[in-house]
Amino acid sequence: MFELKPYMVQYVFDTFLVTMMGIQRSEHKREDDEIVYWQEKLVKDALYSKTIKPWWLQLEWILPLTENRKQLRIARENILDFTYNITRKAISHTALQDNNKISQRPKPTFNNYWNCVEELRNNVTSKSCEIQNNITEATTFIILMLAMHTEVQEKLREEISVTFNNKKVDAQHLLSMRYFHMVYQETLRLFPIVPIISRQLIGDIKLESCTLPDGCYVMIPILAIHRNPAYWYKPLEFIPERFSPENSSSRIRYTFIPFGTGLRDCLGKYSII
Ligand code: HEM
Repeated sequence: MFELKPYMVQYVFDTFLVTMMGIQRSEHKREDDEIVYWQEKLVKDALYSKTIKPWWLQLEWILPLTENRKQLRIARENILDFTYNITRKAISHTALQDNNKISQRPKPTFNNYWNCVEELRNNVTSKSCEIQNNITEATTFIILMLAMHTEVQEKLREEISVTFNNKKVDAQHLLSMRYFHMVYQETLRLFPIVPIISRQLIGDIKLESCTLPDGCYVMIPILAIHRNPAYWYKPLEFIPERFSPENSSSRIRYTFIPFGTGLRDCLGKYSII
């Protein structure tokens, strides 16, 4: 069996380095491979820690004694050091290109992150790993869908050649790719990368059959909503056309929520491509 994911992990990491940090992968090859390994470790732990681990491994005083926790600490330190180093490098690259005009420029966003790095230590490393993991999963599912639906692949290939026609890839052209957006949304409908989100109530909610009390947790089953036949025609089939503008206008609100919804929805939802 051919494993696609390891290739996608590397690809997304490369893209992350170039687009967020302005660093080419070749500059860091060996170090990069190690970081990808540590990132995977952190993501797996974040996903499985609260749900699958036996209760005694969830006790705060036992955790630091376990081998896994030691490994996670090393993972966090390594990822943070790596980010810190390439951030410094990215900033000095820009400064050099700017011929000492650095004081006239607005501060790079990463300067802020860099200054309060201690405070953000745990959050930043695990968040950045989760984000890269989400993009890797989404990209992997898109490639899988394209491999299984060659007619869709052909249409997308056509759109790519018409859009770019050997021109430079930029945000403006990417945003104009309507069919790609349909493929992308249909993939996230069938395979929402975050299949369940939750909210804690800050007041009672009266439903027809019962009242949900203040303080309780409500699970929102994104995967089940996305595949519910009450809202979706042939829900298990891959049909990108259901996301065309004309077919989207009649869609019921909140039946497609791959990025969550409300005040705490995904911050990156507009930045994915
Ligand atoms: C296909 C890729 C992605 C998917 C499917 C995804 C999905 C999600 C979901 C479902 C949530 C929870 C929302 C909720 O509870 O309502 C979330 C939160 C978040 N996402 Fe994403 N995400 C993706 C990529 C990204 C990217 C690229 C970024 C940053 C550039 C990002 C940053 C965040 C942040 C910061 C939060 C937490 C927001 C908060 O708690 O207020 N995500 N994401």
